[in-house]
Amino acid sequence: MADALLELDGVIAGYGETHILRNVSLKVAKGERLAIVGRNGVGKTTLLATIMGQTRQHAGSIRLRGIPVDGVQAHERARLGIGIVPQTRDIFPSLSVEENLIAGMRNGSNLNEAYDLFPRLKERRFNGGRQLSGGEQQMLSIARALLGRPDIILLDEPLEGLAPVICERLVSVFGDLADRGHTVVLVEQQIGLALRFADRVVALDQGKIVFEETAAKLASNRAELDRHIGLSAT
Ligand SMILES: Nc1ncnc2c1ncn2[C@@H]1O[C@H](COP(=O)(O)OP(=O)(O)OP(=O)(O)O)[C@@H](O)[C@H]1O
Repeated sequence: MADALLELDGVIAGYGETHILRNVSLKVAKGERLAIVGRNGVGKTTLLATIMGQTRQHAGSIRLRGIPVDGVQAHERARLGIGIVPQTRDIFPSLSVEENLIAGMRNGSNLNEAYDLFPRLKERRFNGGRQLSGGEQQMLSIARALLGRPDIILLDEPLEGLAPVICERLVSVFGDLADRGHTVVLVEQQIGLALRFADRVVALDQGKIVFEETAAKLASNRAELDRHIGLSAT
């Protein structure tokens, strides 16, 4: 891959002295749609958190546009162009939709970018964060991250617990984001949704990358992915 936007090389990382990621090497190209799959507890969240600078990195290197970011604090990585939508949905429940969005604005972004992407948020702009449905909260969390104008956006199981119709809508938004030049890394347990979105799928097991393949090849052979990670190919 000639023009990797993000590159991990031999990364060992975890919490305190504990090693969760074990020698992870991964390249993500500019504009790529990458899905990360794997069973519960294999280290998917830890991988995203490590890219964001939120874990302890014991070894290896992480480069953004070829420049090492090891040791760079999370808020500085955000400024450099890495955005994350954590599994916990990063919104302020006591603030309105619009106030949440304003808190995420940076680099000349404006509210209409969020409202164009999610018209539902415009309809609900004066509602408090805690009054939103799960799907609306997820839209708000994603929109907030996008208003930080990230080059690469890390999405941690954003579809978890959402109605199928909302999942489909969000998957289509993720595709639109990639079409507009964002690099999108999606952690997703539902293989069917991951394959619909991704160019490439990476499977983790026990903190290691155990499998890597293009989505086009996997679509005709999902059983192979299943064998590696033991997830049902739904
Ligand atoms: N803050 C933390 N401190 C210590 N250990 C942690 C912390 N967060 C996660 N772990 C441990 O790291 C391992 C990997 O967890 P992680 O959340 O990265 O997995 P995951 O693949 O994202 O799982 P899930 O699909 O359930 O979210 C687990 O053993 C977990 O207990």
